[in-house]
Amino acid sequence: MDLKETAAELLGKIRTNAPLVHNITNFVVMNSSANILLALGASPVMAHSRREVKEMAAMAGALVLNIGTLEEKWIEAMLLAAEAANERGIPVILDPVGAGATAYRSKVAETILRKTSVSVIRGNASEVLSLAVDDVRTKGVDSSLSFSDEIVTAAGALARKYGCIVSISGEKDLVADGDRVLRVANGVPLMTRVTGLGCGLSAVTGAFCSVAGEDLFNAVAAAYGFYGLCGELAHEVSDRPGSFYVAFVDAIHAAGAADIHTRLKIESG
Ligand SMILES: Nc1ncnc2c1ncn2[C@@H]1O[C@H](COP(=O)(O)OP(=O)(O)OP(=O)(O)O)[C@@H](O)[C@H]1O
Ligand SMILES: Cc1ncsc1CCO
Ligand SMILES: [Mg+2]
Repeated sequence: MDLKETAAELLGKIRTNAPLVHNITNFVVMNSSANILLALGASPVMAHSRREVKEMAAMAGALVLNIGTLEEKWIEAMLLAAEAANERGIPVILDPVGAGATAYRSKVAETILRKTSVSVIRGNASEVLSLAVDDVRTKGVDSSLSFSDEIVTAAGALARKYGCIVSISGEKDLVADGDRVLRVANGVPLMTRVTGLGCGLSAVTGAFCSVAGEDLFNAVAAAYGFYGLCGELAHEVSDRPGSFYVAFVDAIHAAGAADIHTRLKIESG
């Protein structure tokens, strides 16, 4: 099946099944990620108490871990939730927000990767490179790097190291599994002018993975492509960040198979 068909099929499954996506995420994006998941057709829940995360993760279709505003207790909660998800084969998405900016963030991201089985790392180029290579510094939570051969090599190495898919957002997104590489050319630069659209993509990646069965690699690429084309649709309505965000959520809700067939831009290599 080609990727457009796969993407349309996965989107249809999300809208039919409304999979539960359990997020342990940062304070900045809890509301926007929940709205993006609802607009998509998934069922979001944000839950981070150590007293309930195992139970919640166990009934979810996907678990999304985001280290954007870390707290000690949350790290324990993330490890507990991932353990419950791993026991049941539920995909775990890790957004290593700000990895490389502080030693604490880098260490926590690595601890999660070492102690649990993460299915997909979803970050920007600086974050992913900092996890793959020593001595890379990230500036805050935004990427200060663009794509280069170094990043493609680093993504593949990281994917092999943790046996996971590594995906990097940017002008052309990259999806790597240590063997294959896909590039997704959808999206508009204005997406970087609204806080948390990367985190929203991590949540949407969780939704696509929750209905994908075994083929997470193509599901991740489909999530990126769909998300980016919704950015393009929103940009046709607005070119200012505030109203763009509203148009983007509307596009996530309204876009369908026809938009995927005309707009999805995914290439291999
Ligand atoms: N220069 C660009 N051109 C087109 N699309 C882009 C560009 N940069 C990022 N995007 C798109 O914006 C979305 C968010 O990616 P971004 O790299 O900004 O995430 P992020 O840095 O993790 O964001 P945040 O941490 O603020 O949530 C992705 O869908 C990506 O494809
Ligand atoms: C701005 C910001 N700071 C910590 S998390 C976050 C949301 C985007 O990643
Ligand atoms: Mg981010």
